[in-house]
Amino acid sequence: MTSPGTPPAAPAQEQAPTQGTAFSFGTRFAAAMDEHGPLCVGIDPHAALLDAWGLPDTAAGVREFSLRVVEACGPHAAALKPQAAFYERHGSAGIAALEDTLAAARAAGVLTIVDAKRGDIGSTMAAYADAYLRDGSPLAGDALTVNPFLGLGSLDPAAELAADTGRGLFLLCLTSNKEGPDVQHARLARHGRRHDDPDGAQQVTVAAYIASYAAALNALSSPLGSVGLVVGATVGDAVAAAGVDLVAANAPILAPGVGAQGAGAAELAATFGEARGRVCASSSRSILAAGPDATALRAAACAAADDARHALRG
Ligand SMILES: O=C(O)c1cc(=O)[nH]c(=O)n1[C@@H]1O[C@H](COP(=O)(O)O)[C@@H](O)[C@H]1O
Repeated sequence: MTSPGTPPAAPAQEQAPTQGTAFSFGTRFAAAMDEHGPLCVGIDPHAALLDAWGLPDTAAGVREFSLRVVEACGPHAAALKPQAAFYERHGSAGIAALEDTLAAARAAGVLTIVDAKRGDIGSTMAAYADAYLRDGSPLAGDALTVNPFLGLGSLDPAAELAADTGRGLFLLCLTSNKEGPDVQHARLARHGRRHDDPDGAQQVTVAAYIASYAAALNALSSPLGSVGLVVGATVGDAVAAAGVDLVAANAPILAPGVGAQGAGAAELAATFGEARGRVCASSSRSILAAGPDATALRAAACAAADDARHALRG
């Protein structure tokens, strides 16, 4: 199992983080995908799922649901991704349940991506980073999903703290929902800039601009940078249509939309081209629906990991 204490040998050119884990998130995530298959199991304790599992729609129910998923699926996935909204809806006790979920995953040596999709002006982003990316914070996982809508520079405090503590980010880039292209395929205005085109001459899409931020921060990392991208498995030909260079991004790619949103092995294989070795398929409801029986839940995670491995690495 890949935990902060047992990663593979780090490549020579990679800088060790100054505190916390000894290896970068990208290195640990790449090792976890190699070991368990490129699957992330989302922990989304929907009210309907709690009901199906015979659990109450309360913080206690959410906590019990989550701990069972950690135990059954943790050993069979590259990462677990608790979705913060399902905890937040139960107030402070729900947040405590998220903390307990992260602690259980940490104790089991399973990587976690906290799916909170945070984004704000830089000074506030620093506080979000402190909550989700600081050593010792009870809400810190191994990575955090972030929303770049306030501009890429606004994410710098999170990128800096993540790099310092061996954690990672996943930037929303081409999301799995049908409304995403309205914003993500838009071309930058004349004054828009991307990191490798400071004069803005190319007028790239918003998604390509986001990917170029990851590329700049991941440039020296091997085997994989720690600034990841979210690209839905449902996006069809959007990677090419939006001019997103996933290979140059050198980023771990989180691909939600597998299962309940309709994408499967064929979509995974078709969407990511030469970057598919860096992709981690992400499913929540389609795996969680196999519970509450632990054996069935485990079997669903293993089958999904096998499918993802064949689609992305076969
Ligand atoms: O960041 C995400 O994880 C995410 C990005 C995206 O583009 N689409 C997307 O569905 N997600 C999340 O992935 C999960 C999908 O759940 P299922 O549709 O049940 O597999 C939810 O928690 C979403 O919030």
